Amino acid sequence: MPTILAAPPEGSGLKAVRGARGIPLIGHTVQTMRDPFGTARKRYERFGPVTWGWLLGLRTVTVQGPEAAEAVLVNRDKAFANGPAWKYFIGPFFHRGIMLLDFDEHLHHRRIMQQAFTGPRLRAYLETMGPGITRGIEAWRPGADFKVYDHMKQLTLDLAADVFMGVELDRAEADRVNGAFIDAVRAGTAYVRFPVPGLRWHKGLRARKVLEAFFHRHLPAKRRDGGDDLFAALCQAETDDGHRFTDDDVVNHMIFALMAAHDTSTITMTTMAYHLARHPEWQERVRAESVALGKAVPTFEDLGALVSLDLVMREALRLVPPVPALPRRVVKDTSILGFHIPKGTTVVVPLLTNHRMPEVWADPERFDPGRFADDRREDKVHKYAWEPFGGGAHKCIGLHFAGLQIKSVLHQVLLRYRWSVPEGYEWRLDTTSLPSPRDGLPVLLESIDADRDTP
Ligand code: HEM
Repeated sequence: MPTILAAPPEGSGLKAVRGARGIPLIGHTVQTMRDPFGTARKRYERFGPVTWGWLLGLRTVTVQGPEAAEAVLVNRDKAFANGPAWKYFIGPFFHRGIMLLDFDEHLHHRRIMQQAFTGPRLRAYLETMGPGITRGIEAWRPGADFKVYDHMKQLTLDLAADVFMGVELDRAEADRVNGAFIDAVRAGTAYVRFPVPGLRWHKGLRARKVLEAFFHRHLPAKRRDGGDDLFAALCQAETDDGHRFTDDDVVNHMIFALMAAHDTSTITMTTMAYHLARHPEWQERVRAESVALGKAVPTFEDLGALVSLDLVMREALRLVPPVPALPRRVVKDTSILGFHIPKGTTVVVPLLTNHRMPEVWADPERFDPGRFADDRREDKVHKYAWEPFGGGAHKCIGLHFAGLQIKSVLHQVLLRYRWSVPEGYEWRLDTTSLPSPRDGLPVLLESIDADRDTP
């Protein structure tokens, strides 16, 4: 039975948002998590771009399509707040991360944080990263059943230790910090949203404590000694009018930035590896560009020459945007595409399903990096058609860093290894948290040097 979210104010000319309520509080949570694509499609076909339903205990309006996404993300009349919306999912674990701040306070922190992502800083991060990538992938053991996701996750954490923290971690500490990040992120979509030992929420709270203690322990040395890493950059960042972060700010932003950088890049590189395994012609094409570059470790300028790799990265970010949905809380009555949205509602921009809308993309399920090539540019149909990094005031601050890291890693991997999956293999994505392959993406990894050594 369709129901309306709320009657629009009389004489406003606004329309009521329709939707299927489902079971109160639960609604279509389970269907949305298990089959986000099918569920979104049905809703769109039945109710159009702006619909409501219960999701994870909240009355939630889902906005599908680029026009609605733009209205929410650009947020012209400041009706949509990040803090209260994200807090519901990750607040206890990513307390006062910049993404959870709003309006003037957010802008103030963002201005300081921007100092850690300037051109010279990005070049320095890339330079630090090169040898770390070489070390990391040199240690990979070719063979069958090589789990790409697990290895990429390990690699991004190890790189984060160099580039973000600038501290040497022994294996045990690296594993402890890695484990804490995983627990903190997974806690966000727990069904049981209070601490029960052994369940996700409880593990997330414990993880937060581990991370806080870790960063506070290293902070005094970082303030004192500086360095080329993100941690040092946040300690030193200062706006023209002299504003700096407090110790607590630095710790909160480090925990958030590490989380924001770690899983997102892992998912993107894994998605690229998956499609390159299923499409060997693309794997050979991107490898040929890397070989043509003639350098094991690319510089900032070199990465611009990896044109096909860039197309593959964009397509991977379309098919599996690592942040699958962006929630907002409505802080004053407003409207989206002429629909009345009352204060207190949660609004969700579903990047994952928006990126597969047949109204926007030709044959959306198909891996087709050429759709981003200059002669096609399907994404140009609307500024918010391709939105893996979000938009508006909270648009990903690390997007350039992410591109540099992802391409540098893939470049080195392509030069050293070839990988494949059995004919007909299709991964199953776990969409109950950030999307990830249920089986870790097992591939046959072969060393390219071994090919050359074979007479
Ligand atoms: C492929 C990689 C990445 C993807 C897809 C991604 C995606 C996103 C998205 C969608 C948002 C917006 C959230 C919202 O509007 O509610 C965001 C925000 C953010 N991202 Fe990324 N991200 C990536 C990598 C990174 C990296 C490498 C860093 C850090 C070095 C980073 C740091 C941040 C921060 C600090 C924010 C919050 C910005 C703000 O609220 O002002 N991200 N990211």
